[in-house]
Amino acid sequence: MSAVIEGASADAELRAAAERDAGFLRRLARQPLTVGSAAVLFLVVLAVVFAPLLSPSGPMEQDLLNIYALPSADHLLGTDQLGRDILSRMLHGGRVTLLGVVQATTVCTLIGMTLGLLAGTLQGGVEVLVMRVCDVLLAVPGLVLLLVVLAIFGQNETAAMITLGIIMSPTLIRVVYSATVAVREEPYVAGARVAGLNSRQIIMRHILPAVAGPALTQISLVAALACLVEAAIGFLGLGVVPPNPSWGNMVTDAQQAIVLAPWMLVPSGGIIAVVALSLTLIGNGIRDAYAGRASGSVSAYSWRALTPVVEREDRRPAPAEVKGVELETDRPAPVLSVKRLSLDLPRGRSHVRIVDGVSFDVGPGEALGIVGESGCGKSMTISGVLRVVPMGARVVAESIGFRGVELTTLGESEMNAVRGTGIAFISQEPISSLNPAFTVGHQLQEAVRLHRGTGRAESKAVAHDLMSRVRLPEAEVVGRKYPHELSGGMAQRIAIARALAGEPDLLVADEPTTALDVSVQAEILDLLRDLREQSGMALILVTHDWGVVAEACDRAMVMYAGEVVETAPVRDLVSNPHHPYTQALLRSSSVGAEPRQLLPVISGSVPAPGSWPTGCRFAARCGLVQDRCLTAPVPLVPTTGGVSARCVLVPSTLEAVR
Ligand SMILES: Nc1ncnc2c1ncn2[C@@H]1O[C@H](COP(=O)(O)OP(=O)(O)OP(=O)(O)O)[C@@H](O)[C@H]1O
Repeated sequence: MSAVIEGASADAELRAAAERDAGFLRRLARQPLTVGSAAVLFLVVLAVVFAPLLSPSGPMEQDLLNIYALPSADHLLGTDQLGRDILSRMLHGGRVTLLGVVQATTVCTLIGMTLGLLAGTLQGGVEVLVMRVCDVLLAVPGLVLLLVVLAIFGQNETAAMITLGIIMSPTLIRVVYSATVAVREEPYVAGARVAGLNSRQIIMRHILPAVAGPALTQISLVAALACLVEAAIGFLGLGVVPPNPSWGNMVTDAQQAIVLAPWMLVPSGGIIAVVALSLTLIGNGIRDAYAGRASGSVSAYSWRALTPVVEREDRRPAPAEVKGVELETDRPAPVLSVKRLSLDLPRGRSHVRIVDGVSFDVGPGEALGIVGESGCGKSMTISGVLRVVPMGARVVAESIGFRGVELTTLGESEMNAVRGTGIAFISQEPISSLNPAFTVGHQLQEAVRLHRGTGRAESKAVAHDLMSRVRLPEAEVVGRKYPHELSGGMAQRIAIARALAGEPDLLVADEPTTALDVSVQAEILDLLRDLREQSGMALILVTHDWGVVAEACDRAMVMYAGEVVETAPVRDLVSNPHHPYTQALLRSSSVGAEPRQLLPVISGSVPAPGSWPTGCRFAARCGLVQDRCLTAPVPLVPTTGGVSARCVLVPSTLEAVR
């Protein structure tokens, strides 16, 4: 029986692997530079392999009456100092150079892949031994070793290239080892082990596909380097003995005739450059395709390419909205005012909507809670505002106003200035947001220096002050600690202190207490409330937890399937929720529940982006659903006292849709 289960899962795994590979090859094929480089390399290899057929004359055939000739119909690339045809010598010489490249690359690949995988998977003594061997090999001066080998083996190119392969293997071992270590800790690898796969199967199905990308990239760079080193050996006169040609000794010939016939350097130097460059570009292409990028063009690496498409939407409101989607009226000018923010993520060749026309305001010193089940788009709403979104995302908004500045019109550098100083962010995982390589004091001081332009001593004083503001005693001692030495609560305090370094007007906290135990959670909420009262900073708190909303927020916005379904002052929302989803969420939360009371769950699940229904998105899970809920989108309509809801059962909505 287990065999059947394993067979089925192995089939699925093979299919998934095949799809993964197909995706990788498709992305590779969509990179013009990589395809072009591969084509050039293929043609060079083909020409070199068929050198005896393609050469116009023998590589050592001399014509002393026609020396140093420029390119002509008889000699397409001219002749050298003995009147030998340069093209013929290049084709034959390429056999030596490319054979050397293959030898060095093969040796390096065999050693690098085998030892890297063994060290990464077997761990223990093998891991230590392999890493120490790497250290030793890296310490050996490669050029000296090559010269010794050439001296011992009488200018034997094969021995030299095998040695080169060994010298270059530690880098590949380390690349493969690091990729293996990263993947061996993944839960799915543990799952495969539990499912009964042996080490060989785990390596073949899970680890090898994960390390293939970085390894192939490194291997192509090794090949490029091998080409250059082989040429250098030939140039130094330590490789193939003249008059036999190699690309390296052809460069020597050209260098000796540099005054009489400068042209000679072009074909011999050019072919080496073309082959090395092609191999490097192929390596870059593999790296890009492996990372999921389709284009190998330079823009794929630039910071601009990470900038999402941000569009300002000009639209006339739909008739139902004319009756009022404006959420609040009699409040002071908001710090942040978001109008009809939508966010689309790429899926295949198109985009899928994740956040759909979300509008909200946050006033000075106000705390807004964004609540909803997992996958409703809470975090993506924040990502859209901050413009820190996955690659290829598209943000569309009628307006995102922050302190009177329209963020949709800002360029990336201006937006950088807003992030951190105007709007600060803290995440659920404070430790992972801190760099493990630096002390927390250093990181805090760096943030102070960056945002306030202060000198070393002043930054330190400000950092200590910030630590005392977030109630971290003994700033000097804590500042010397590394992130992993802190408890979750301390790390979150450091993250908050770092966020405060830019003296922001708005702090956005995405599930800031989820990873903390209950007493620390209460302390952090207490701290956030105090900081808000002291500085007048506004707060947006993304959370699943009504307890957190009740404790720390003035108003709450409930999201469902990418849209806002209700927004209201927290007290009103908790005591008198209008939307059936808010009611169900509150019923299923422990806020206000009796001890030992069994909490009801909301049956069903949130519809996935891309399959939202036309009418009310909560209809399929709503106990009060009616026919009219299903036919058309339901607008978000204000009732009274700053409450807005998106449900046909709310009287004002009923009026609006009538
Ligand atoms: N990087 C991503 N690539 C593709 N889809 C994503 C990505 N991040 C989020 N999504 C999808 O976007 C939708 C909204 O996600 P989001 O993280 O905003 O939800 P959330 O309400 O904050 O949930 P949670 O509380 O679990 O974080 C989900 O369906 C999620 O699967």
